[in-house]
Amino acid sequence: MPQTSSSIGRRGLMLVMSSPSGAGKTTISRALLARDSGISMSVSATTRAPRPGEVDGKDYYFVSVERFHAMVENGEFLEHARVFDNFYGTPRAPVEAVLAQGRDVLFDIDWQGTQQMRQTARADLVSVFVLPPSVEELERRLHTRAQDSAEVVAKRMAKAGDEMSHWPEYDYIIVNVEVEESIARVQAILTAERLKRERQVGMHDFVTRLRGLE
Ligand SMILES: Nc1nc2c(ncn2[C@@H]2O[C@H](COP(=O)(O)OP(=O)(O)O)[C@@H](O)[C@H]2O)c(=O)[nH]1
Ligand SMILES: Nc1ncnc2c1ncn2[C@@H]1O[C@H](COP(=O)(O)OP(=O)(O)O)[C@@H](O)[C@H]1O
Repeated sequence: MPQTSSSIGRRGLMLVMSSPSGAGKTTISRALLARDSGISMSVSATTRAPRPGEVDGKDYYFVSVERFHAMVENGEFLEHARVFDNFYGTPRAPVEAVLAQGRDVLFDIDWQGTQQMRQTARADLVSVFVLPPSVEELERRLHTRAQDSAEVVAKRMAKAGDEMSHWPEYDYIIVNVEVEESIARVQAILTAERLKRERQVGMHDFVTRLRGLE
C-alpha cells in the first residue's frame, strides 16, 4: 500500500482554555468544536446548579456534593478544584480513551486545574488563557449572558482580578476582542501544536520508508 502522510500516527494533545468568567472561553470552545472534528470536549462534573438551557452530560455532569466527594475518593478525577462556592472536576476515563485514539481533548478548567494537569501531563498539555479587552467589557458580557443573578455576577467580577493574575502560567494568551479573530487564533495554535515533531509519533517509520530503508 502506498505510504501517505495521512497515515502517520499522532499523539493526542490536551488543550486547556482558562479565563475569568465571562471573557468568552465557552463561546470560543463551542465554535472550535463545531469546526474541528479532531478535538472533543472534556465534560466536567460540578456541584453547581444548571443554568437555563444547560444539559446534564453535555455541558456538565451535575452531581451532588456527596457524589462529588465519592468520585474524589475513588480517584475518578484527573484534577479537581473548588471554584467560587462549587466543586468542579475532570473525569479521567473519557479523556484517556480519546487520547488513546490519537484525538485531542479540549478542557474548560480554571488555573488550579491547569496547575494540576501541568504536573501530571506536561508533555501533552497546551494551555491558552483568554483575557477580556477591559473590565467594563467583562462586566457587560457577564450581564448580557443573563444567566446568572446580579449577586453571582458581582461575585464573578470580584474574582476576576485573582483569576487574571495567573496569565503568566499559560503557553498562549488571547485578548478576546472580536470573537471570529479569537477562534482563528485558537485554530492556529492547534494546527501548530499538532505539527510538533514529538507529537508525530509515526514520523520515524514514515521517513524510514521515504528513504527506502525498509
Ligand atoms: N479545575 C476545574 N475547573 C473547572 C472545571 N470545569 C469548569 N471549571 C472552571 O470553573 C469556573 C466556573 O465555571 P462555570 O460555572 O461553568 O462558569 P463560567 O466561568 O461562566 O464558564 C470556570 O473558570 C471554569 O473554567 C473542572 O473540571 N476543573
Ligand atoms: N469577542 C466577544 N465580543 C462580544 N461578546 C462576546 C465575545 N466573546 C463572548 N462574548 C459574549 O460574552 C458572554 C460570555 O461569554 P462566555 O463564552 O459564556 O464566557 P466564559 O465561558 O469565559 O464565562 C456571552 O454572552 C458571549 O456571547
